[in-house]
Amino acid sequence: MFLKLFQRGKTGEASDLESNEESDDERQGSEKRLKGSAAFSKSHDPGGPGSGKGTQCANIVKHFGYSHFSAGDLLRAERDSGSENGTMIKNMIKKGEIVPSEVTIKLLQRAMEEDGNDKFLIDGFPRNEENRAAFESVTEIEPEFVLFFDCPEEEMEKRVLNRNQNRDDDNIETIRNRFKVYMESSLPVIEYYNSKGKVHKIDAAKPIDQVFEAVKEVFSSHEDRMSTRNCASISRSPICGNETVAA
Ligand SMILES: Nc1ncnc2c1ncn2[C@@H]1O[C@H](COP(=O)(O)OP(=O)(O)OP(=O)(O)O)[C@@H](O)[C@H]1O
Ligand SMILES: Nc1ccn([C@H]2C[C@H](O)[C@@H](COP(=O)(O)O)O2)c(=O)n1
Repeated sequence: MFLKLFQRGKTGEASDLESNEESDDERQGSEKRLKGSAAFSKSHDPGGPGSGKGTQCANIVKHFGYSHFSAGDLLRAERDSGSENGTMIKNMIKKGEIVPSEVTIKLLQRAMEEDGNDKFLIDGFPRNEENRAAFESVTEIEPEFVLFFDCPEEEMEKRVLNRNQNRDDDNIETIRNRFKVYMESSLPVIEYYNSKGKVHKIDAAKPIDQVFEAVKEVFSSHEDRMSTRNCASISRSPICGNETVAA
């Protein structure tokens, strides 16, 4: 999938999830980050499943030309491929538990490497602190920003139960456990990114087109910033707007 723009993330204090704009100065650093993306979209307490991440990622792909990497989709494909991890992945998904990071990260890395696009979204990852720390350590990549899909649990439950995609985790027992896992393990990751000023909260309870309007605003503003930054990088780097740009 991705990759890499060099830049520093904001290291300010956590405030609340609604005020996280970086200043230009804070973005002029040297730490490696993703180029232009990352939808680790998540939802409100005790949100997550069914908040509409996949639906909005499809819109972002079409509208902004990003590549979309869904950790859940990659795991389901690996489960169905007959690989040696297939049974373990099947059991974890069925229970609503989180698959060990090394498995998921390998799948993401492979998908990223096979894809030539330098603008990408990661959907449904990281799901816990282990996912986040391992990914950043292995890839030396941080997301540029994070979408937090805020949606009441009853709405997400209704959406998942009506999803009709024949998923074996779209049942009430697994969904309830996924909400629990989200609260215990995934929400702290959102809080971590929020403390770095990277989180944009989206009201995901609204109709799909209205949610996309809000998503579009976030992406449009980042696209503008990225193009300014990439132009600024031309004089310093022979590679601009592609894989690696040294700021
Ligand atoms: N804003 C919305 N309003 C109503 N229904 C929606 C909305 N967004 C998505 N849906 C529907 O809800 C269901 C779940 O959406 P989607 O698969 O995008 O969620 P998700 O967050 O990716 O879920 P998961 O994490 O379980 O994969 C789908 O049937 C989708 O069509
Ligand atoms: N980082 C991840 C992402 C997903 N999984 C597993 C566990 C989830 O319940 C399932 C479905 O994911 P979704 O389609 O909702 O993103 O896949 C995981 O273990 N680790």
